[in-house]
Amino acid sequence: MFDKSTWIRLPRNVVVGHGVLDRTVEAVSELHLHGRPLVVTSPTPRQVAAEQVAADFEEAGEDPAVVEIGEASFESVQRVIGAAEEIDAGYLVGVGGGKAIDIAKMASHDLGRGFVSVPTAASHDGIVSGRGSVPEGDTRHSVAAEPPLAVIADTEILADAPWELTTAGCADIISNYTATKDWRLANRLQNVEYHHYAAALAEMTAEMLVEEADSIKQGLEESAWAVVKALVSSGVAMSIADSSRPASGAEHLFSHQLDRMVPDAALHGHQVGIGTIVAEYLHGGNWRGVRDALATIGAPTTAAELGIEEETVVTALTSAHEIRDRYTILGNGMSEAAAYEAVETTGVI
Ligand SMILES: NC(=O)C1=CN([C@@H]2O[C@H](COP(=O)(O)OP(=O)(O)OC[C@H]3O[C@@H](n4cnc5c(N)ncnc54)[C@H](OP(=O)(O)O)[C@@H]3O)[C@@H](O)[C@H]2O)C=CC1
Ligand SMILES: O=C(CO)COP(=O)(O)O
Ligand SMILES: [Zn+2]
Repeated sequence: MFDKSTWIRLPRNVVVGHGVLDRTVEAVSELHLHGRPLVVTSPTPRQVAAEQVAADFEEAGEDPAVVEIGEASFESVQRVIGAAEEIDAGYLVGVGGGKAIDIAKMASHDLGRGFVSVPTAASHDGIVSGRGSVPEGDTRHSVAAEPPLAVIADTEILADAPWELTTAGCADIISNYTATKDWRLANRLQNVEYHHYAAALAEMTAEMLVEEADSIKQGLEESAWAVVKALVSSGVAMSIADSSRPASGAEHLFSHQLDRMVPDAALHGHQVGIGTIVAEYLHGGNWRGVRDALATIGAPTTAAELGIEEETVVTALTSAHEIRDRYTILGNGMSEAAAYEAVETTGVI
């Protein structure tokens, strides 16, 4: 008997363009959601967009509430769940960077309520994915979360955000090269389930972005448009796979380990970019091509540009395999000598 089944959860409305923040209420009303909206945000995105979104819901007679979170943690998820229960929220609207969106989608999943994603930065590919990423103690969890019913990405806001947020988003996409290589390796060595479509989409997204790298420039709204479309596509790959595997391999383990060792030292995407250079080198691939693409976009390619000590980078590389049960090119761990060899050869230090 044929007994395979798949259930892919994708957004219904993806609205991308200049000034579309104003159309958030309209995009949500199309979804036939009921009850009060709870807007989940963080300090800067609150000023940039969330207050406006809440005011628009108010004007439409939807009686919204706003909750502000500080960090990506399970405590923040619990606080948002509490706030939603208090007002008996009908659905959650995450407005912000990766942190606010992750917390909102995880809380939505727990509450069994709809989730709407309103990114204020083109900095990460969690805008669409049905995964949440949070640290807990010495480990980093990739947990099931509510994929968005709608995504409203206002390119005016994304283009106005600090440029390094966009270069971080580019690097998060470029990491799909090594994430998919790690996925295939894990499939061959460990029989980890592999989805050809999801991997092909993730890789094609990275390839298209690298081909366009020369035209991704600060101050151009078209660049924000190109990057956010790629981030959406990468998130769809994760949704198809029902796993972050298409977009997260050894380079992400390295970044998560840096988050533990030196919290908030650098942006997620920038750390991931450095991890991609090293992981591509370990795979025997075209690490110079990865490095050059990152440099063209203006993303860091060295530990110094990340603002992280060389020794910290090496320690993160030697211990990254411990952070999660995910087989990658790091195998059972790099020796310190091998880590130094890799970062020196690739010019990371
Ligand atoms: N679930 C998934 O599939 C994925 C999840 N992630 C997660 O996302 C997070 C990384 O996302 P990232 O966006 O880099 O992190 P943050 O959400 O921390 O945002 C980075 C910084 O940008 C600020 N910011 C956001 N929007 C604007 C704006 N328009 N103008 C000025 N500043 C702005 C934030 O302000 P403030 O400090 O006020 O919030 C914050 O200081 C990580 O936790 C990562 O694990 C990443 C990829 C995929
Ligand atoms: O950041 C991600 C993809 O870009 C996914 O996060 P995880 O590595 O926690 O699964
Ligand atoms: Zn990422």
